[in-house]
Amino acid sequence: MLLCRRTLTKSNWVSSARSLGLRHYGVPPAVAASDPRLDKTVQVTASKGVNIIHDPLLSKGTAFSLAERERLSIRGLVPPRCQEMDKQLLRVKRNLDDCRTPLAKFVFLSALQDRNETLFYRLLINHLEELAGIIYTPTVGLACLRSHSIYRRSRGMYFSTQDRGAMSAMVYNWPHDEVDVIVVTDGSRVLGLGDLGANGMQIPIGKLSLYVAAGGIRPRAVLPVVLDVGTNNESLLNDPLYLGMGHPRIEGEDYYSFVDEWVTAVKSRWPNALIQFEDFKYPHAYNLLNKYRNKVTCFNDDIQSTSSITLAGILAGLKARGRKQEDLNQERIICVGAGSAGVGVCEGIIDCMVAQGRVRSRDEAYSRIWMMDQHGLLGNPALSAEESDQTVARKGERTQLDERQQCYVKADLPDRLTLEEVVERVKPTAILGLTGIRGVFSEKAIRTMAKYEEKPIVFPLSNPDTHAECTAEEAFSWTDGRAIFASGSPFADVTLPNGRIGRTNQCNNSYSFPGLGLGITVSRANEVTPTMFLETARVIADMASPAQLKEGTLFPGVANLRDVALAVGTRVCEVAYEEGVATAKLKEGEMLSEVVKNSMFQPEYVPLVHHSYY
Ligand SMILES: NC(=O)C1=CN([C@@H]2O[C@H](COP(=O)(O)OP(=O)(O)OC[C@H]3O[C@@H](n4cnc5c(N)ncnc54)[C@H](O)[C@@H]3O)[C@@H](O)[C@H]2O)C=CC1
Ligand SMILES: CC(=O)C(=O)O
Ligand SMILES: [Mg+2]
Repeated sequence: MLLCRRTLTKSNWVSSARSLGLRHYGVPPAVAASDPRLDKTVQVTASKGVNIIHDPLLSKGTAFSLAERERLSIRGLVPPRCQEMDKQLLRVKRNLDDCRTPLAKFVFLSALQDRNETLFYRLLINHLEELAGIIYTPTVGLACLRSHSIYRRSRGMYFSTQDRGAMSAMVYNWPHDEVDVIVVTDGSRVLGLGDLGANGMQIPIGKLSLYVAAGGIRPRAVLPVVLDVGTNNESLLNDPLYLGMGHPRIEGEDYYSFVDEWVTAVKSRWPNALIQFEDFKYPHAYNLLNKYRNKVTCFNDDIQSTSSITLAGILAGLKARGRKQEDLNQERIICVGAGSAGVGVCEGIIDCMVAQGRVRSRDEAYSRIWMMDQHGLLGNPALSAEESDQTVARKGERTQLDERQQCYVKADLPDRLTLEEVVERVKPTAILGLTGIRGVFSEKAIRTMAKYEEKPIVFPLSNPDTHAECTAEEAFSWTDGRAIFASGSPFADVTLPNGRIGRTNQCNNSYSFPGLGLGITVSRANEVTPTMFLETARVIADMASPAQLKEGTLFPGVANLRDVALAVGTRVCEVAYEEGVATAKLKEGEMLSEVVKNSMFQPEYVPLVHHSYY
């Protein structure tokens, strides 16, 4: 990867490719090479004619020059006027703006991505704030729900229960040798929308679009994957248009051996690729992470990169209150939601308290967090029996807490207290929502919190926006405009009754995973370490200026995700070298920040050259 932006001649490409261990299967890759005749970086490809026009990685639509049309045998196959990217951008933006609904915009952008990725990414980068809400949360949630109805064209790879025994061969059906990042889901918990089976494919596609647009990973080096192990979603199973396997989810050993076959297959073809596990339900998410974290380069987005950005939000929130980041151990945090994201986020907070050295033990750090699930507080059942509270009886059975959740059980409080009861007793300074359930933050709970804390941190983090634990308006209204607010999906700023603006922030792992992937890819880290997530949080927490913090802005806006990814990527890369997990060799005198910056993909048309050798 360190070599990939270097200008390569054809001959040194081959030797570099060999030294990088790259091999060719099927259709060989187009590569960047320097062509002495053009004295400019060119892309050499074995494709020709109409295949070029229909290849989204190579197509330029109307922007092929006359010489190129001649060279590539496409003369006459596109309209005569050569129109450069600026005009194309005008056209696509106008057409996009004509789409009436967010879902129509999503379909339009998918179609653009399928015909011309360079133009798609230029448009996306130019309008990141506006379009992230379409290709990513919240609209991607709607697209997942409707995926089987709006299906147009395949993107990514599906591995289903009918593919057992064939996966090692199937991976060679993918047309690219170079894969840097794979985002894989089994669709079992898509955002807060539950089990959406194979419809979950839109999530890896959306995440990887941000990997490219923000993290600068090359479009040809990303691979979205769905592991279709069935679905328990009855309405999908009964829908004749559903495109996934029509049986209930496989579970237990059957499930884990299926995933294992996939991991083995992927690593056999792309040993250096980073695997991001995405939207796997609890406890599969943790079980898979623990099984593979020391064997392959991987992380779980919902557990780990969510923890980075949420920790960053809390640390920045402390500064917004005029406190120091090291005061984290003084916080009293309620985390509503004890699943992958809730437990993952809290582990990140605990790691940070321990790293800051302001708690005597990990147990002391646990004592600063009160965790709740759908049955209420994780507390002491013996005490709830004494209180004989009616609400306790109402809440149904709770399955056995596992060892990760057990750490948060509060021996001094009755089990299953309601949120309002916990808030009254704990007087929290911060509340995090990771439940996937709209309205879990009640007015009473937030108003009570605001009685005790001047600037309460209120983070309804569930996605999409329709599943947020409260809205921005609610949070500001219930705290008399004093909340420090961040949500998983975007909410508009709120005009408060006194004319002041209640600033909203988006606290989403889209701030952390692109930079993590960039740093891991550039360093070719063979392990993703806990320090990388902690440092990601530190980098992001320090990005807002004092003036921004004062008015409640915690992070740079989504429009700046590329800058965030560069800063995070550089630090993650440094950590990889510091911790000895980087395998890419640095050249003498090379500045890491420059290497990372120069490795980032820029959506620009480069001259295309046909060469049958490739
Ligand atoms: N902002 C971000 O970057 C991210 C947000 N999330 C969001 O977090 C949510 C949860 O994700 P996971 O933890 O993976 O799901 P999960 O299914 O593993 O966990 C959900 C948890 O919420 C609890 N819960 C459900 N209803 C509740 C209620 N009424 N009151 C209190 N607790 C309740 C469940 O008992 C469970 O512990 C999703 O909506 C997802 O979109 C997840 C990852 C990143
Ligand atoms: C953002 C994300 O990863 C989620 O909601 O699952
Ligand atoms: Mg997710």
